[in-house]
Order: sequence, then C-alpha cells, then structure tokens
Amino acid sequence: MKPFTTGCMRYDGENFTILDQTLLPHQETWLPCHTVNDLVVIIQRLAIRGAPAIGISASVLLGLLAKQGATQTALIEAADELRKARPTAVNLMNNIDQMKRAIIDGPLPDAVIAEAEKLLQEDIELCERMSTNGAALCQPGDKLLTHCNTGSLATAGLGTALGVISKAHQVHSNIFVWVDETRPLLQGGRLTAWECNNRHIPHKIICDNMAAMLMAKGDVSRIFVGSDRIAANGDFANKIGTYSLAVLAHYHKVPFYVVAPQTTVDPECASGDAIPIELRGEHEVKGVSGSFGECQWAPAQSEVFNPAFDVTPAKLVTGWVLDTGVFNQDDVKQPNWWLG
Ligand SMILES: CSC[C@H]1O[C@H](OP(=O)(O)O)[C@H](O)[C@@H]1O
Repeated sequence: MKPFTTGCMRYDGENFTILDQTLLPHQETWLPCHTVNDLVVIIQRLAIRGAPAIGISASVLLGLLAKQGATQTALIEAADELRKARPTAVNLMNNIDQMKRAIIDGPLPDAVIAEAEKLLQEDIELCERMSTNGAALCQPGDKLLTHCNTGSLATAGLGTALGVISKAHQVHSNIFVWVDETRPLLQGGRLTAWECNNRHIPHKIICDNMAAMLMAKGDVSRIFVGSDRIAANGDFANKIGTYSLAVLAHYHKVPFYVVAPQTTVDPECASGDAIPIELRGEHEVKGVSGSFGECQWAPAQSEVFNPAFDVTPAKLVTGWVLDTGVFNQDDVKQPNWWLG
C-alpha cells in the first residue's frame, strides 16, 4: 500500500496512525493502529469519527492486514468485526462490503490493497465535487451556519458540509460561519473551530441554543450540515441537534442543506424510520473529559439519555448536496435520485 496522509490518518509505508480527535484542539497525538481491536476501540471512543473517515480507516486496515499475509478467512472475520464498530454511519458498512468483495474475489493481497486505495482516492474526489456543488449555492458575504464536524477530520478529503464552506471561502468574498459547538462532545466547538482556524475561515463558536436567536435576527444566510446515513426518500440521520436546527430553519425560512457523498445514501433504508440510532454512554452528557480536563458536573445518581444522532425528515430539507449534483424535494421523490 502506497504511503498517504489525510487530515485524520496516515500511513508511512510501515505504520498506520490515526489522529486522536478526543484530544483536539489542544493536543495532536497520533495513535498507532495495528489490529482490528486497536481500530474498533479508536472508532468507538471517537478518536476517529465521521462517516467517511471511519469507513476509510477500516478499509485501510484491511488492506494492511492483507499486505501482512492474512488469510481470506482471517480477513473476512476482521471485516465483520470492523463492520459492527458503530451502527449509524452507513459508509462503514458500504466500505466493508466493497472490501469483502475484493477479499472473496482476490487475488490476495493485491486486490484488497487496490480496493482500499481506490476507496481512499474516491472519497478525496467526492469531497471536491460536493464542495464545488455546494459552494455554487453561496453568495459573497454569506453568514453560514454548520453543526458538528464535517471537514478533513471526518473524511479523507476537504470534507462534506465544511468542504462546501471551505470552497465557498475560496471562491466568494467575505464568507463567515457560525459554528455550533455541538453538545455533548463538542465536535463543532473543538474540531470545526480548529479546522476553520487552520483554513483561515472567519467564524464564531456558538452554543447550540443560540442558533434560533441568530436566525430570528436574520444573521444566518444558509445552513450546511453533514450526514451519517441518507434514506432513499431523502430523510437523513446526522449528529444530534440537526433536527432541531432544521425545524428552526424551516420556521425562519433559512435555506437548509445536507451535504454528503452518494456513498452515504442507503437504498435499503426506505425512510428515516429505518435508520439505527447509536446510543452512547451517560458520562458524555454528565461532564467533559479530554485534553481540556475531566469534570463530571451532573449528579451521579441522575440517569441520562444520549442518542448520538437524530433524523431530519426530507420535508425540512431545502437541498441535498451530493457529488452527483444538488437535488430538491421533487428530485428525491424519484427512484435512485442520488445517482444524478
Ligand atoms: C462527514 S460525516 C460527519 C458526521 O459524523 C458526525 O458524527 P460523529 O462525530 O459521531 O462521527 C456528525 O454526524 C457529522 O455530520
């Protein structure tokens, strides 16, 4: 496998390492990833997160295991184990299923390594295309708003929604973005803010509960969010808090766009009702832990509900920005709309 570097993972020809996103923005630590168990733990504690990024990381590890001489049986077992690491982001399952076809069809190891390299390069190209498609929707002086993190920490390329915002910043003057901090794990306030600073994109971090007031004041031109799984009818799952943002946008007539590669569409999901929603640990809601310290502020005896995602119905979406084009509510009523 050829050496590569992305915003969140790298392979130098010897070692596969992954940037520990739980420690950003104050600490940049690259974690060694040698085994399936290494990667499952890294994915489940969100050291790597973001639908395309977790799919690519699993594909790369399978390519490296094949390079090291793993048998077809061992590779299939590894693929099945990785496929279960998180339940909502369909890119993980799609990537693993493509890798399994290469493992079965062979020849080993070349076909498996080639498939992993193809998926990596494909995601880079998909990011470029959807970012360009989305930036064309923006105007000079736009005040954009985004939720969670959807940049190079969540993909192998420029990003999805943050890719659009980055491209808009490159092609239009005076682009500004409100960055939802995104409770409970602060992917926006920690990771998107870090990426905006790296990309010199003017921005301000807001608490999630401040978006409504900004829309009421007319201070939000349009909203771009990512997705972990898009159903065939256009409903989509994304980080918790996306649905409430969509309801607010609908009420305040702010254009609301979901940005994703076509690999995030799940034809097997007829509607958002069929998308599995990951429930996570109570410690994430009751306090914080990371490079910024450890504090559990909530009463220990209190119980918690911590869904990692929610589902936004298609009727609240202005447009679906994919690498294959920008689709409206009439488009998503057609079969296979996502293919363009
Ligand atoms: C470009 S996919 C990013 C997507 O993934 C995030 O969830 P998590 O941080 O739990 O992996 C969030 O839903 C983003 O929109």
